[in-house]
Amino acid sequence: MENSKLDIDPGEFDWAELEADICHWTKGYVPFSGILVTFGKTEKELKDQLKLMDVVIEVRDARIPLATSHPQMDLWLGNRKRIIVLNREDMISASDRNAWASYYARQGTKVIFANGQLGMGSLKLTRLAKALADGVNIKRKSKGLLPRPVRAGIVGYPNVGKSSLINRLLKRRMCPAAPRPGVTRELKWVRFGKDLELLDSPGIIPMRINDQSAAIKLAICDDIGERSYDFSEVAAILVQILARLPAVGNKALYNRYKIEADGRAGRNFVEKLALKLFNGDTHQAAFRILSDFRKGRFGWSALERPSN
Ligand SMILES: Nc1nc2c(ncn2[C@@H]2O[C@H](COP(=O)(O)OP(=O)(O)OP(=O)(O)O)[C@@H](O)[C@H]2O)c(=O)[nH]1
Repeated sequence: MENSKLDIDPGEFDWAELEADICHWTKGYVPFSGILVTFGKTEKELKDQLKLMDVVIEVRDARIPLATSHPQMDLWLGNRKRIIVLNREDMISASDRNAWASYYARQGTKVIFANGQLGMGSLKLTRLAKALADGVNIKRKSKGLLPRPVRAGIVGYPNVGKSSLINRLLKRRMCPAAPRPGVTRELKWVRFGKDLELLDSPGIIPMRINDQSAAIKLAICDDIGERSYDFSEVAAILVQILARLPAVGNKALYNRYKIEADGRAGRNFVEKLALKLFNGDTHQAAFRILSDFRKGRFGWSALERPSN
């Protein structure tokens, strides 16, 4: 199961309905206020960084491409060219990948799947950035302006793999890649190919303040700091999501923990696991479930699919 790329075809599974349920489960649930305020402060910083870029490489977590996107990003981008990178492609199934690839193809959006740890996708990304950069200089020429190195920059939510991708693109260790969110901070410009410059410090997209469903998914995927949320609450919702996912379901939960899940009582499930394995400590039980998901113990699966 651990290394499962065996796709159970989700068939007619209604992802929009699951999303509506996640919104319902998380309604009125405010476990993240501290971290939201902290991330909110970076909006001005992000806008200032975007002003420097011609080509914006927006990194998202392939398991949650919607929760790791910001509704105002289009507005902040203005006329800049954008490439979307769905990073952590190793953590989703082939059918998740196909679903997202065709969704973005239908929209005419340029998207690249990448693995920041192994460097997969970075060659393709470099080529695409160069192609878009050429476009920028063709436009400058038509306006009677001289060509100049085109500036590219990487932006994304905390911990989605921005630094890892920068390191891969520059083929050296330029800035720290760490498993903890919020590590990257300084600003540097680095030559990146003949006519390109890459901003070495990624822009951090501020979190969506009011979207609890997105916040829960970020916590599940370890994209926000562990100290900022209640493990038991987040793991309870994860259990409910996993029980519903076509590629996981009650059976995989039962096989792993020998506890029945009914798809609605996540909290109950966490408590049962706590009694069974951790002397009633729900925090430890919750941590076990979250880390099992993050390590692919239920098989690799996205938590979001496009609804059309
Ligand atoms: N499995 C997997 N892990 C990845 C991938 N890309 C990055 N990681 C890991 O994810 C963690 C975060 O990566 P970073 O590159 O530091 O992320 P970041 O977006 O720069 O993080 P901040 O500096 O906190 O904003 C590290 O432990 C990386 O090794 C990937 O494609 N697959």
